[in-house]
Amino acid sequence: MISFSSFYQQIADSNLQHWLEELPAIIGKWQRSHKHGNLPKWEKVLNKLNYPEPDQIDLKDSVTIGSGEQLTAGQQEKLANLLGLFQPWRKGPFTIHGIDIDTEWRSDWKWDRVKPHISPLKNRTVLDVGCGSGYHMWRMLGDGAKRVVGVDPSPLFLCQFEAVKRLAGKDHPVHLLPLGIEELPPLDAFDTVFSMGVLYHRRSPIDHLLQLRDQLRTGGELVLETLVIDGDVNDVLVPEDRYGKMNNVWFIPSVDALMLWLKKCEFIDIRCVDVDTTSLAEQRSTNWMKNESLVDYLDPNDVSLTVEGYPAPKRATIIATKSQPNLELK
Ligand SMILES: Nc1ncnc2c1ncn2[C@@H]1O[C@H](C[S@+](CC[C@H]([NH3+])C(=O)[O-])CC(=O)[O-])[C@@H](O)[C@H]1O
Repeated sequence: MISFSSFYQQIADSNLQHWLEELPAIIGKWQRSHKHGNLPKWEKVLNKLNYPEPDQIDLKDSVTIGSGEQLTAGQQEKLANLLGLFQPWRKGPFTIHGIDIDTEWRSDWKWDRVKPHISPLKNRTVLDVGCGSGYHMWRMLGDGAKRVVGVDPSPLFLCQFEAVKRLAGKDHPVHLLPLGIEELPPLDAFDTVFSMGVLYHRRSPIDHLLQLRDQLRTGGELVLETLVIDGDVNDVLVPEDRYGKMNNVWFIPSVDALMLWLKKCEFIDIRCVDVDTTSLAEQRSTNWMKNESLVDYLDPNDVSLTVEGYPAPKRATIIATKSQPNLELK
């Protein structure tokens, strides 16, 4: 069974220690629930990942674990087969002992767009909300973060993260908890909070922004990346049914509307640093994710539209600062 005790120990004498009042009970409940059909199977695969401590690790420019020299071709093939059992691999890419996990998303391209604009992560305590497989968390660690905590309710992404973590060897200060953001108490503790690709999945986007704010210390930085539409401060798309075949998309605001929402939530220094239309090269099917991908979500006759006729995915990155301690908003 995946254990979270090392995380509890590591935060016991940190500014996250107050989380321990409720976290073990919430995680315990998650562990006892029987909803995660494939989890026991994936945990068996995790237990087979006993490989040598990697001879080198790069987290600065990529997520590369091991030079590839430590395993024979046969061992590499066996490891690739084990890692293949965690498909679909959506967020990456990872190179592990010479095996290239070519994921659906070039998450490194998103990192390249976001990173130049954020406060340096050196020695910061970071929360990545909706972290997926944890790709960006490794890059945050590579940029010097003191500790990186991710939350994501998907058991598959937890297992992908755990697989990479086991293969990375020593107990790196990076942790994924199988929780939704709404299950976190107001911790008022993180120096930087990332919410990338999550806001449009939330039914109540303002509450999402308040939950993110509640996790930051005063003066801490929010990095918000989400789908946007063109338009003015009053424009918000609420898809009637699906958006790009996704059935869990609720609100896609314009950049100006999003910045107004942040202002209403008492963030300051709010700035949009990047707007980017997702390319077919950034999100596509691969050998590690064989299902449909972006090309199947767009109108074959006009790739500026989704199959439902909405504007094709365009994403903005907005940075903002928490101005004051957690307060009840009027
Ligand atoms: N309530 C919730 N709380 C936290 N996470 C959630 C919740 N609901 C869904 N998620 C998780 O949010 C992630 C959204 S993907 C972004 C991944 C990464 N951040 C990226 O920017 O590439 C979207 C995309 O494909 O861009 C998924 O991993 C969900 O399980």
